[in-house]
Amino acid sequence: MSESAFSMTGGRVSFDGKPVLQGIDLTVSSGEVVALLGANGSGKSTLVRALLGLTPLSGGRTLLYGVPPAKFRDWWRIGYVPQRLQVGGGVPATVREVVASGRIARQSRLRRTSTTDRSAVAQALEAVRLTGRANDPVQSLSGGQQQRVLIARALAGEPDTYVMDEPTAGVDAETQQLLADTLSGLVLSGKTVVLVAHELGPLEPIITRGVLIREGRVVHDGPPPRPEGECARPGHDHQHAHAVESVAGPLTGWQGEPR
Ligand SMILES: Nc1ncnc2c1ncn2[C@@H]1O[C@H](COP(=O)(O)OP(=O)(O)OP(=O)(O)O)[C@@H](O)[C@H]1O
Repeated sequence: MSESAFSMTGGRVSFDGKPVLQGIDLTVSSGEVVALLGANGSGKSTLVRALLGLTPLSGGRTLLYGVPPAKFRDWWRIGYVPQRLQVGGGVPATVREVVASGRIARQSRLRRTSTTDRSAVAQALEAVRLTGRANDPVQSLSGGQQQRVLIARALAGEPDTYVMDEPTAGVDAETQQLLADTLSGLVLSGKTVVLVAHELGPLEPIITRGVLIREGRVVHDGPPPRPEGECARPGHDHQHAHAVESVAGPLTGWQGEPR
């Protein structure tokens, strides 16, 4: 059996007494590419943060590579791309510095930055086409470019598992394709990916599993949904799983509010 990157059982989170995750069971095995889908406010980001131990559970349990988050030490194995860039305290940081921070979990306190570190940072910058902006303050970049910096930071750490919260939000079509191509290569090399998305777009071909969250519960876990337009295309034969889904209806409204 393959190793589980994440394993949550009966996961519950409440904010100010309001339940946001209401008993989530979710195991992600190595090599899977899982899309977390659902309407605004359904609990996707909270689930991602709870899987990483950033938001504590009020019930149930969750494991990272078989270990509770509080005891997990191999943080280099996880590359997290949050929804937005947060460079604390207004400290000016260059694009290269932010990307290089993705190597920290791999570095020992006794070892200085090595050639391997520098090369991983250079490759990550190139992968998101930001080499030319490496010395610019990150705050001077557009929102979409800052998103690319966050992706590069995760890539630089060369983790086993990527966790990306809406990596394509506010990112132009060309960059979405760039991300899809980059992720395809990582997936081929056996990496695990969990990502939150509203629209899969160019990422759709690499997704192996779609998990639909509604009001803090998993209401579908299985084949990823196909874009609605695809079924209207001439020659599209309903061989894939959503022919069943349209009967059961679990994916109704997955791109937006439940209908
Ligand atoms: N730190 C917090 N404190 C209080 N409430 C929170 C907090 N984080 C999230 N929530 C609430 O939990 C619910 C789920 O939020 P979450 O961000 O997980 O949803 P989401 O599915 O990721 O939404 P979106 O698609 O808009 O990003 C929302 O009602 C939100 O207001």
